[in-house]
Amino acid sequence: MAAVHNPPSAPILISFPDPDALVDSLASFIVKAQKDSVDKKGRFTIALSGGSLPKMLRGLINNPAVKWNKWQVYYVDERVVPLDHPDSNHRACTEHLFSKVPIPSENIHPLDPSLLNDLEDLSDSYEKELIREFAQKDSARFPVFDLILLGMGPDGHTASLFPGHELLSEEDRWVAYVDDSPKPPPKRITFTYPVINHAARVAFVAAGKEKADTLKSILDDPEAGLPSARVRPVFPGQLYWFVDDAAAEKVVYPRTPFKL
Ligand SMILES: O=C1O[C@H](COP(=O)(O)O)[C@@H](O)[C@H](O)[C@H]1O
Repeated sequence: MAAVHNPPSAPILISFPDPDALVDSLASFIVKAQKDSVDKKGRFTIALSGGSLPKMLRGLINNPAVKWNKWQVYYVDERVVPLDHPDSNHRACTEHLFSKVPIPSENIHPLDPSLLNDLEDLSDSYEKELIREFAQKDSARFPVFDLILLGMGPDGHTASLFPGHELLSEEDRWVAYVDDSPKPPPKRITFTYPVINHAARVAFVAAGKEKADTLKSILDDPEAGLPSARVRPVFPGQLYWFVDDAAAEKVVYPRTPFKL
């Protein structure tokens, strides 16, 4: 009998009146994902984006429900710059979150700063970090993050997967590099779709009216194929959109009330 493949679940769109309301619910959502994972396997694997996301994680600061010593934090994408450079996603996450919470530094996995001059070695070494966390890489196996948090650029990019780029069709590598990012800086490493789409939960976070047209395209016209619309976690993974009403103002796709 032929194997039955369940189709991806429909994305869940949750819209909040303003970014502060979004921040609190996002923190509750992350804590719930953490609890489910820690109860099951004693560990919580999460991947973070840069851009506007790190600031939106402020609801985790001084939150007694967060078990920081259980977190293993990776970066969905990283700009190829020193770790203390203003463009670094690791620096942004450190400034907005990690410097304010008791997370052990060994639980955070930035890129290897000694490899900044060799993009291929850099992305291979980050892929090896994932292999260490999630076991051997083989053609049948992909890492399953407990939670991946994504942003969406006004051009529809997510991670460092940009419209029209050849990496949109990458099916094998877990981590890849770009040296021609249309958004500076040009050199970056990024998770590929096989990693993003095998997570247990993926949540986009997007706020502001400058994202309204793009969000409409992604949710109401996914066939247009913007990079963020290609995020469709395989069953039983679930995709969430945490947005504010300004970003969602043009979207017809149905909203779901927030509940844990
Ligand atoms: O360059 C990047 O952009 C995206 C989106 O950023 P945002 O500021 O529009 O939220 C971000 O998710 C990614 O990590 C980053 O490298």
